[in-house]
Amino acid sequence: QTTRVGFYSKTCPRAESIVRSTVQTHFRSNPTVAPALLRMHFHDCFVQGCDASVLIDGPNTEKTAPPNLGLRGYEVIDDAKTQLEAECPGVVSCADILALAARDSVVLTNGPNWLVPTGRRDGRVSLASDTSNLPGFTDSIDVQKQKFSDKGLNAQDLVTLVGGHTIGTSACQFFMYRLYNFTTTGNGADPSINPSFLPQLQALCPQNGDVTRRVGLDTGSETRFDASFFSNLKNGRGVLESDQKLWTDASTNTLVQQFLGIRGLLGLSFYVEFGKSMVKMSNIGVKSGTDGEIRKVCSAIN
Ligand code: HEM
Ligand SMILES: [Ca+2]
Ligand SMILES: [Ca+2]
Repeated sequence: QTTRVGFYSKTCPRAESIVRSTVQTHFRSNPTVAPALLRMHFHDCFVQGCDASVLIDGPNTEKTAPPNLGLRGYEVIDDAKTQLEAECPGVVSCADILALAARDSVVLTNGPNWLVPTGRRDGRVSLASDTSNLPGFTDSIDVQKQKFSDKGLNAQDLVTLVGGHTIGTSACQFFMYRLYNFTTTGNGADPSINPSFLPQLQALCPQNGDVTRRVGLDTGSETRFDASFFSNLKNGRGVLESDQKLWTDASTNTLVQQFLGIRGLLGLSFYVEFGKSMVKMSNIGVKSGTDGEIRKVCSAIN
């Protein structure tokens, strides 16, 4: 591991506070930037490592690929970068800005705080074709676990990090198939959906309705970072198929239970574990030393 806490303490002492206040300002006018930035950091780290490759503009870059079309919040990173270039030109990487902004977003939604090791450098490669590393919402738990273990993350990290869905929303298009045409028998819906939750979701995403409408991933608590997401999974109230499978699959069910407040001997605190797993995720494939560069503008390589 080449990153360390306080990497900018001498070269740009106000770096972290500039990022924090920028995220705060945007959050005050639009609280949905918090989940957007958390997700963007995840999508960055899983492709070419945490190197801000997801921010690069141009034809066939990562941001043009289907899994990244819904990413938002680029303007927050650009805003922070502009201020940082004025204060300490050529010092703070876009990859670090994104890692810090993800942490700050969690804090703003009442989640845990943790120290973010910094010192990442920005990548020079961004290819749409590389985004197949990202997990998909229909992936089985085996596939999800494999995609995480390819990045050095275990099953506990998977359950913990997907708990990031405690904040934010999904467009109807990513789960509507579960509501109407999932099976040919019964009511046609995914049998893992709680029967009392089904009409609720159907009302939010009517058949032939607007598939871009957004629905909270953690029903009743989508603006608050808490363990409610896991209780919803227990109650058959997961929105994404991949999320609900964390409960229905025996290999991850125990891990979900450990976050439910049923604090047995092996009970775990979602808050504490989330910070730990985020540090692991944000160290994936980090470039340091003479690898990569410090971008001048986050949307373009130098
Ligand atoms: C198996 C792994 C995962 C899958 C299949 C998955 C899938 C998705 C999908 C389909 C959406 C909705 C996107 C949209 O409507 O545009 C979403 C949203 C989101 N994801 Fe994930 N995700 C996964 C893991 C993660 C992880 C590890 C994090 C962060 C630590 C994360 C954070 C988020 C957040 C915060 C949102 C809400 C975004 C917003 O409100 O704009 N996800 N995810
Ligand atoms: Ca990347
Ligand atoms: Ca929540």
